[in-house]
Amino acid sequence: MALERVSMNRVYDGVLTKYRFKSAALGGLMAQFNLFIPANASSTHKVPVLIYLAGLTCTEDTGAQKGNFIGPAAKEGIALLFPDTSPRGAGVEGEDKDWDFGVGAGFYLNATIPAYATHYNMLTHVTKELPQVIASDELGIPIDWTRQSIFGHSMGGHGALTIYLASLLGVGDNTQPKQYRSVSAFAPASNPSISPWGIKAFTGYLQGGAEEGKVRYDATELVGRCKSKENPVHVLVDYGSEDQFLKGGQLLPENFLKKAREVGYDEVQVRVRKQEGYDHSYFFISTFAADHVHFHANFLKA
Ligand SMILES: N[C@@H](CCC(=O)N[C@@H](CSC=O)C(=O)NCC(=O)O)C(=O)O
Repeated sequence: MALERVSMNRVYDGVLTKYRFKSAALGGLMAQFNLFIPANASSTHKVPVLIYLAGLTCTEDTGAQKGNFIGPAAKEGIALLFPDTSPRGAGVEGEDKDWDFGVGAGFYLNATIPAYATHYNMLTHVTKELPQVIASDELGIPIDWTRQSIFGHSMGGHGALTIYLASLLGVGDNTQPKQYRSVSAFAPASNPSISPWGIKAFTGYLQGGAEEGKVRYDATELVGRCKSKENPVHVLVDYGSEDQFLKGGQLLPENFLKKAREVGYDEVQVRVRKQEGYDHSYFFISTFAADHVHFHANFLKA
């Protein structure tokens, strides 16, 4: 399916383009995404790509417009890919009733409950379909897909961590082994199989409920299956001390950190930072955006 350009904006000497295409992973629905290509990219100089997964209620525009990522990525010569957060237009009864489930809340998993299984496959969409569709497009978009990293916020932080760790462990069939060089997250939902958001999502999307989610889509559980000597990782997590969802027990980053240390990951491999006074908003994200882009650049440009 050829990509259709929806809009183009020049930004930091590069170009941000919104595309849409008929997504097989999302049951034939039209999917949109934003892609930033830095000025230094060309057919003879393909650039690495950093994928940003946004959170609940967001679209492909939220991170692109509010994240403050493009300037640092332009400086580093890194492309940025901004997928949407769910299929749109599936018409599943109740999919738009709650802001934390259904539309805008795809949880970066592949649904197994029949009502959602046709369309709610954001895992395949992000890890397989988007790289394939962009790489094969006749436009000749100059990205080097052997150099990918991934990051995200909240539900998107959950998505980034679980996609990265599952790829590292070879869990599930949606990613190439070690498809990503590094992962980072802002206020990630780190232990969703025991948090309200995660239990609601896993119960609503997965036939096996929270138990199925625990095995495949829980960063704390996945990092607990890693062996630090066999699975070297590059992980950066930031969260705000005043984050209302942290206080509400939705994020549980302390569980992820505890498990990572238990399996032998030190501060260098798994860095988790509590940022005093910050909340869950894009004001927090944009403050530390450059840190995250430069963190990934260390590995994407190595
Ligand atoms: N509508 C909700 C608040 C929803 C919210 O805060 N969404 C976050 C992500 S939460 C987990 O993924 C977000 O990124 N919002 C977009 C933004 O621009 O801030 C409510 O009423 O509480």
